[in-house]
Amino acid sequence: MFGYGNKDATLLGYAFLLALPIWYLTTYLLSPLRCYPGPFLAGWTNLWRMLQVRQGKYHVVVHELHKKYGAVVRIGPNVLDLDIPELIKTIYNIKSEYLKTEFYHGSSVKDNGTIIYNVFSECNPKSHAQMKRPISKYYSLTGVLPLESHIDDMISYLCQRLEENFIDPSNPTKTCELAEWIAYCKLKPCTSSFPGLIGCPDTWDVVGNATFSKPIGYLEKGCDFDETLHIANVAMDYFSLVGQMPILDRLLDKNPIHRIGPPSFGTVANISVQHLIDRLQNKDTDCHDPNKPDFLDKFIEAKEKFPDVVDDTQIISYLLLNMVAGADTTSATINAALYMSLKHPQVWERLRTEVPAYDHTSGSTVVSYKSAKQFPYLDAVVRESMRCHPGVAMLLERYVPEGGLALPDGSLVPAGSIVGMNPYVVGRHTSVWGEDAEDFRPERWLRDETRETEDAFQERLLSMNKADLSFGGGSRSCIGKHFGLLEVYKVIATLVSRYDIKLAHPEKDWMTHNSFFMRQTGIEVKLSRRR
Ligand code: HEM
Repeated sequence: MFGYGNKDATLLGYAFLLALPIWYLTTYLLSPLRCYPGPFLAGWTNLWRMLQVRQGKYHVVVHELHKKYGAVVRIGPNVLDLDIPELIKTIYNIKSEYLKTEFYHGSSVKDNGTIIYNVFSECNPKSHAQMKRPISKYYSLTGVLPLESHIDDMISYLCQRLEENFIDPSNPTKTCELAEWIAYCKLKPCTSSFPGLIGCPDTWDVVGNATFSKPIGYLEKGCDFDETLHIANVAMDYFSLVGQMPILDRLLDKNPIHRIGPPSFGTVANISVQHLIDRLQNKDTDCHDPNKPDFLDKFIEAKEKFPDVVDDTQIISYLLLNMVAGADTTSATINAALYMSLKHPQVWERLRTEVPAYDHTSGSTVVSYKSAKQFPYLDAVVRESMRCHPGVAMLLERYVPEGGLALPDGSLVPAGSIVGMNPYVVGRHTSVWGEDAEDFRPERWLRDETRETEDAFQERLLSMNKADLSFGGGSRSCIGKHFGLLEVYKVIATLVSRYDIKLAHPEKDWMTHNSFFMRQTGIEVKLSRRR
């Protein structure tokens, strides 16, 4: 009897092994996306995409593929990467017709067997709108401006720490790894017990201060003291990787029997839970001033106004998202703007001419947002940096709805296929940005008064704005755009006004790693006070 059983199992095994390639071959041959060009392996399996993401250079690879194959590249059996700016308003529209894919589910957490989606990961448009409505107004420009003093406290402290460490007499010639202090960085754990990594003291502390009226403490400690940044990075690596094959997330993180891994955003979640408990029990009066409201105050207000939608779990989800989505994207932007300007000395010089030197009698260390926004060249530098080095540089994937998607070449991508664009790739589209699209040239955002009429400039600006995906688009565009930019403009204006900054090794390039959010390291500079 056992003999027959073994034989049956063996036969079944052979049948499976035979069926698998037949199934693969049939799906490959019958796929309606077969007519689109792309790497051979990508047509067969999403493992190709995973491999590229793992290397951290996914955006560069895909950009090269577009140069080779044109506007449409098949990067997965059911996935097309498009470089067609005129389709942005179709795919990323406010009617939510093109739904987010399961790629985004990887950023959800599982609690007591239930998967809890957040504003970023929820794909159902109705649930998403319901979740977002109670907090939308707190992220508008008028909603975030009252948070400016929270940001000021941290930028002021950043300046103090930079001066103590790199400018004051005991350390006049010390090299500063700028990315380590300001933007995405290689902040080491205090114990140095593991190499590498991780996070960005300024932007994490800024977002912490604006969210709970308390920085997490990275600027003060100068290291990843609780390893939160390291874990958050591993979690981001995981998210970007398994998102290419979402079934893996079901097996690893959301496994119904036993969670296998990886480290989740648990420590960031714990920080959020603790702050909520302290606030509700009035235990954070040492740092929280009711006259200086923060995001947590607003979320508690949202709970009172929308009790059907917002409970304590939802508040934790809002808090967590602020930390996870708000810190690294902002640091990547600040980093890119500073590095690209320093790499192009004429750009740095023009910024210095525009932003006056810090006035010691002004009484304020930090440039106000109102003043920073009045510097047109600074604005051009920020926009150009986001075009060339967007904080998010991966495919913003969406499902094609009923009726399909008509492409400019006359073909129809069928419903159910995955399509999308990558801000890094679209940001280099020559028909919008010109033949010098690969160059960093902030002047493209300004009117060329010798050769361009105001009307012609406005037309060009409109076309650039329409093709700008650096904050996504439509109903799923970035909720934190105003908050992020508030910090970006203020940090850059303040640093330019206070310091002379030079690259320590102008010939050396920075290093970047794409994990959905862009990470940069290797921006070593010499700092001195600006005279
Ligand atoms: C300069 C800084 C930032 C950049 C470059 C950036 C970029 C982006 C991009 C490209 C998306 C769209 C992603 C997609 O469609 O797949 C997005 C969405 C999002 N961002 Fe940001 N972001 C920044 C700052 C922030 C901040 C400060 C917060 C929170 C405080 C935030 C929270 C979010 C959330 C919640 C979403 C999902 C929105 C939705 O699906 O409805 N972001 N961001």
